[in-house]
Amino acid sequence: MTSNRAVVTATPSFISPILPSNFMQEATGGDRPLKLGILASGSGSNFEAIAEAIASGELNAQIQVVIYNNPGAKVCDRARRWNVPAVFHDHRQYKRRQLDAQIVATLQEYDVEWVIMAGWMRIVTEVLIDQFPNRVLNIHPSLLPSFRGARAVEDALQARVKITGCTVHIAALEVDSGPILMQAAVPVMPDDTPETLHARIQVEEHRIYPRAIALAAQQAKNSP
Ligand SMILES: Nc1nc2c(c(=O)[nH]1)N[C@@H](CN(C=O)c1ccc(C(=O)N[C@@H](CCC(=O)O)C(=O)O)cc1)CN2
Ligand SMILES: NCC(=O)N[C@@H]1O[C@H](COP(=O)([O-])[O-])[C@@H](O)[C@H]1O
Repeated sequence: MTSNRAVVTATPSFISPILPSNFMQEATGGDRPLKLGILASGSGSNFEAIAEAIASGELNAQIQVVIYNNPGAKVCDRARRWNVPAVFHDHRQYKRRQLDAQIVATLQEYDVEWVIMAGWMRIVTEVLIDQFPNRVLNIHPSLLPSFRGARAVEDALQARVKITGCTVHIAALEVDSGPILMQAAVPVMPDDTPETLHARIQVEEHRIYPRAIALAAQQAKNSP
């Protein structure tokens, strides 16, 4: 089975008020950067928000690799601009666990410690989760446990809720059910479309994801 690997390298929120102002520096150990692997299927705006948080010094981390599963995914262009290696694994070429085994091999090749799903639209299995226990994070465009699944924004509109938002959680085998790290709420406007509501949610996603990564690292550091 040939892997459709394409390695591309080239050139370049709702924090809880109880956290101290220097939380981000403290949270990420203040010293050795976190080694992140990003899984993304599409646009990659959350990848870019994390890259920007690192560049600004808000998050003490480095992105070792971006893994994507759709040919032509815009995240690949964004990775190139940020000088981050991007590796393509075509999910259509593998069964679910085989895909995860390919992903694990790439993550290990790039010395990744934290797996950041950022618009990763494939359900992952124990093949990946067991290799990174409590270190696979996901961002979801609703206030979990409401509106689990791949159509959370549309489902919120259909339910006519007045408030929705986004959630960063630790991924568990059961989809969108792992421990919640951080959430942010946004209003639903009467004339919202899925696009306008998603755009409002993504402003908050980009704000909280870097902070949630730092929080997860702090919690892991404090609980041996
Ligand atoms: N084991 C887990 N895997 C994933 C989780 C998780 O919490 N546990 N989060 C999802 C992200 N996600 C919602 O946040 C999500 C993504 C995709 C799907 C889904 O039904 N995917 C289909 C394929 C859809 C497609 O390719 O367009 C599938 O995998 O068969 C549900 C939820 C990421 N993975
Ligand atoms: N169920 C998973 C899901 O819907 N995830 C969502 O995909 C988008 C990816 O955007 P991005 O590619 O611009 O980061 C994000 O809004 C994320 O919450």
